[in-house]
Amino acid sequence: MSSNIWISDITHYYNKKQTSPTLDDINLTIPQGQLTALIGRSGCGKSTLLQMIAGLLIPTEGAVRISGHTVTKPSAKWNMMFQKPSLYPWMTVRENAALGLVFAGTYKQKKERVEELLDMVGLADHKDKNVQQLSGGQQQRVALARSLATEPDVLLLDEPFSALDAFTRSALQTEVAQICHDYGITMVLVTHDIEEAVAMADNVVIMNHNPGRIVGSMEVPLAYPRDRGTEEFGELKDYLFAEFEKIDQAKQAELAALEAQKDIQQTQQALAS
Ligand SMILES: Nc1ncnc2c1ncn2[C@@H]1O[C@H](COP(=O)(O)OP(=O)(O)OP(=O)(O)O)[C@@H](O)[C@H]1O
Repeated sequence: MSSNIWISDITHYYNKKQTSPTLDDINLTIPQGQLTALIGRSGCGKSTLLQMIAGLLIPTEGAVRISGHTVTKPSAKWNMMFQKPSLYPWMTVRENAALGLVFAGTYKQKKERVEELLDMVGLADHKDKNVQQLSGGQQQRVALARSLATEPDVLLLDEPFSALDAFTRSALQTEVAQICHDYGITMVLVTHDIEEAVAMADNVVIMNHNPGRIVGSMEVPLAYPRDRGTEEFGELKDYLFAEFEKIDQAKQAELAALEAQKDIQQTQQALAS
């Protein structure tokens, strides 16, 4: 079963000394069976929000609900994929891909699924190899197979392709977006990469930093698999880039004005003392 994700009124402080929150009043509905990308500058809180959806972090205020249930802890129903595939180096490809099922105690019943997934992600000839014998892209494919083996409702992707070469990255982007729609898995992708967002997402959410807020969004009404060479693709990418720059410039101006105000106050205090 697939799942809607509701993010309601989330505000988060990592510690009490913070003057402004890491996340401020985040409200977002992530539609089931679609891929939603979160983009924004480094430090705007994208990974923080993803960890909250995964149940790895509880917000100071507000809540995440998946299929109507408030997320309070991690679950096998929502898996996460990171930039580094975090595989066990002493195990084979098959053993690594099976891990989620082994932990769930269902590997015996679902053995075939691991074989099918490894075939699907192009590792049919590598199943008995030690994962250290694989390239970075192949290792990420093992992590993908492992994430899908437990048949999650939700897959959370934290810059999973950023360490890969351009060719492998592009191939995996296309495959994962296809898997999202073929299997009806709700996916949330954190990325810095505007092309990746347009290549993969049904919806792109733009976040701003200091404090982390949602400041824009865009639908990507292109069919899958997406052809990056089309005029429409280029236009959407340019539009998103322009939106991103506009928001960023406004933020820089706001921060500069705050700094100037602080300087004026300090000067006034110095003159008064
Ligand atoms: N465990 C933590 N304790 C304290 N502060 C944290 C912690 N994790 C993240 N932060 C701070 O919260 C802010 C948001 O971090 P987060 O990693 O969510 O941003 P991000 O948008 O994912 O950044 P990047 O794109 O660089 O990965 C940053 O200022 C970061 O330093």
